[in-house]
Order: sequence, then structure tokens, then C-alpha cells
Amino acid sequence: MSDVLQQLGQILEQRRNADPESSYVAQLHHKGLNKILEKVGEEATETIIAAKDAQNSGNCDDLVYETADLWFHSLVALSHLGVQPQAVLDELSRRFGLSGLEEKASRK
Ligand SMILES: N=c1c2ncn([C@@H]3O[C@H](COP(=O)(O)OP(=O)(O)OP(=O)(O)O)[C@@H](O)[C@H]3O)c2ncn1[C@@H]1O[C@H](COP(=O)(O)O)[C@@H](O)[C@H]1O
Repeated sequence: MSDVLQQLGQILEQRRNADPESSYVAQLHHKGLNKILEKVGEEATETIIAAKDAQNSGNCDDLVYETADLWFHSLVALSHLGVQPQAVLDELSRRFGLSGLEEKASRK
């Protein structure tokens, strides 16, 4: 699973210097952090709506699709700030074995 995130992270890095005419990710980097964060917010809202719809309909297809959009735009935001997906995976790994309460106590 993390191979996918690592590969996508590499593509997003390459797109930082790509032509915005030919790449959606390069367009986002070119427009800047505020535009990227606007997309993260939009996709978070669409994910919430899809989750509520899935609860009612029992069909989770749209939820999976919107969550992929949310993860993707979150990764673009990280990349824009020079953070690799591995840093998030490392943080999740650090939390293995901690209870939720222990994790909360470990926060800065
Ligand atoms: N995983 C994705 C991915 N997921 C979603 N999207 C794009 O994210 C956008 C989702 O935004 P919306 O649903 O709001 O659709 P929209 O109306 O087109 O968006 P806006 O014009 O409002 O910004 C769509 O344009 C999708 O195509 C993605 N675009 C790219 N990737 C990956 O990034 C790689 C590099 O992409 P390019 O930079 O375009 O080559 C691709 O090969 C993929 O692996």
C-alpha cells in the first residue's frame, strides 16, 4: 500500500517544476498553497457528503472515490510544503502499540 503513496509522492515532486499547461498537479503548485488548501477543503466536504449518502444507500463507491480525491489533494499540499508521504506513514507507524490515550499524552 505504501508503495502507491511513495510512487505518487515522487510524481507530485516531479510536477513541482512541470508545465502547468500539461499537468493538473503543476497547475495546483503554480496557483499556490491557498488554492491547494481550498481543494482539500472541497474534497473533505464531498467526502463527508458521500459518507452520509453511503450510510443511507449502503453503496460506498462514491465514498471511496471522494476519499481518494481527498488523500490526493492532501498529498499535493504536503508536497507543496516539501513533506514526503513517508513522513505521515512514519507518524502512523509511531502510533502502533500506543493506546489512543497514550498517543494523546505523547502530543507536543
Ligand atoms: N490521483 C490523481 C488525481 N485525483 C484527482 N485528480 C484531479 O483532481 C481534480 C478533482 O477536482 P474536482 O473534483 O473538483 O474536479 P474539477 O472541477 O476538475 O477541479 P477544479 O477545476 O475545480 O480544480 C480533477 O481534476 C481530477 O482529475 C487527480 N489528478 C492527478 N492524480 C495523480 O497525479 C498524477 C499527475 O497528474 P498530472 O499532474 O495531471 O499529470 C496522475 O498521473 C495521477 O496519478
